[in-house]
Amino acid sequence: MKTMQIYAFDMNCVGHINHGMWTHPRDTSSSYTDLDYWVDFARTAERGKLDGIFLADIVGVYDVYKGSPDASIRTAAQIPVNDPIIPLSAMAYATQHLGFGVTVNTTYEPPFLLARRMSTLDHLTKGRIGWNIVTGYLDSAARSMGLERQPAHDARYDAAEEYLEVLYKLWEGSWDDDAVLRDRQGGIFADPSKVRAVRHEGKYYRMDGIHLSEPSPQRTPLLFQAGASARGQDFAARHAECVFIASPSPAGARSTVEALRQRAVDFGRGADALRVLNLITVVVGRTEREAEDKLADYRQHASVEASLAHYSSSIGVDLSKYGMDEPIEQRSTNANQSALAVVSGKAGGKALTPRQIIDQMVLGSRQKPIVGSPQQIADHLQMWIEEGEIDGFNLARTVAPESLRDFVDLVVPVLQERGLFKADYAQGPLRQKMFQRGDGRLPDSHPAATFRHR
Ligand SMILES: Cc1cc2nc3c(=O)[nH]c(=O)nc-3n(C[C@H](O)[C@H](O)[C@H](O)COP(=O)(O)O)c2cc1C
Repeated sequence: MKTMQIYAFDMNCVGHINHGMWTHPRDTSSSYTDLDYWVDFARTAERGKLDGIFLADIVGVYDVYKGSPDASIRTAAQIPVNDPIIPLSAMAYATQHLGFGVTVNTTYEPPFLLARRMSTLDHLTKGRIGWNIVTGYLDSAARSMGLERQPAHDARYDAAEEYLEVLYKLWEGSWDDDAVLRDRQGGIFADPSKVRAVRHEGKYYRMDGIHLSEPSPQRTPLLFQAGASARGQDFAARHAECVFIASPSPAGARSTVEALRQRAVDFGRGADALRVLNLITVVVGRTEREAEDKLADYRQHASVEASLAHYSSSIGVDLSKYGMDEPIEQRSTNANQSALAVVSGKAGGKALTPRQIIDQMVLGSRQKPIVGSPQQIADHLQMWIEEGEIDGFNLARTVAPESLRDFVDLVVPVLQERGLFKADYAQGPLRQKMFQRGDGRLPDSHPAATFRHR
């Protein structure tokens, strides 16, 4: 039986995915501006031997619903949202093994600056950094950056391909491994013949410069990605090492996983080059009854308004314009195409109505939570791993920090007893831990390896 990987999914904001939970009397997510909140979160995750923390991010506001950001602002639907990178070094300092996947958007920032930020984090965390590559789906973000609207869906991915090429050149090729000598007697810190400028002239980016950081433990951070459209999957299969999906069923997950692995094989990377984690929400009690009571309690705090605001911006369709029982038949927007395909029936099944979407929003999110005793939750996760052929989970929060503590204290020991989850951390950088092989650097079969200096 293979062991599963588990990440705690969060965001540097109050309302993340299960909207409205911040109004619960025991929820502390409105302390997200306090570093202690993040350090406590990281320590809890490491106490539970979780593989890492995965931080989402957006650089715009949800303003499609009713053509206004008011609903999002009122309900804290991912606004206010702080920078996800800043708390990481404190969390890393308070932990030893925990990995960190952090989301940074490629559309609005030159690759040169991102390259240095990631290298800095990889140094400071001793190789525990992963990057979730996103291209964005919000026109509000584009307007904030001085554009009229965001680039077209596939063009965003085209630009991101080139963005990665520039980064690979910087991370993998600018400095040789033996460039840094730290030779005090000779007075030579680094050998200039082993450091070179990256010169790039492409369709979207131009640059001529030396990477500012010396080689870090992983060089290229572990690469996460979550695109699910055909173009998104193509991008993921080419570049990602870990793909984050949000499948509602093991069968759906399985076909996504099979398609991704086949694409990775087509790109010469091998079926084992990818790990896939599914988004999951868990409500656990010491008994089934306690879990059901907890769900009923949490449910009173779920915000339908926040959820509709989030959903409308995700799919680029103003859900307030539809009657409660009117099917959402708009099949194309410039936002998240895979999420829209599910709602509009393009992915199979019938188009959903706003009422059906709201019914799905048990805890203010579009995902039904798994509810039960620790044994029932473990059974469920095991079934997902076996039938969905996934490698693990990204665990969304409900009432924070209670939901993570409950998972760590109640579910993790059962998974460990069954041999489904590690009893302790492996050594080495995050990439080495994830694949249980190598030294933390990208394998030669990854496209980045072609930019190494020979
Ligand atoms: C579970 C999950 C989490 C995501 N997290 C983020 C995020 O934090 N920031 C972001 O800009 N996009 C995020 N996305 C959006 C994806 O990066 C991508 O833009 C989206 O899935 C649309 O891709 P597609 O059009 O290829 O389907 C997430 C997507 C999924 C499925």
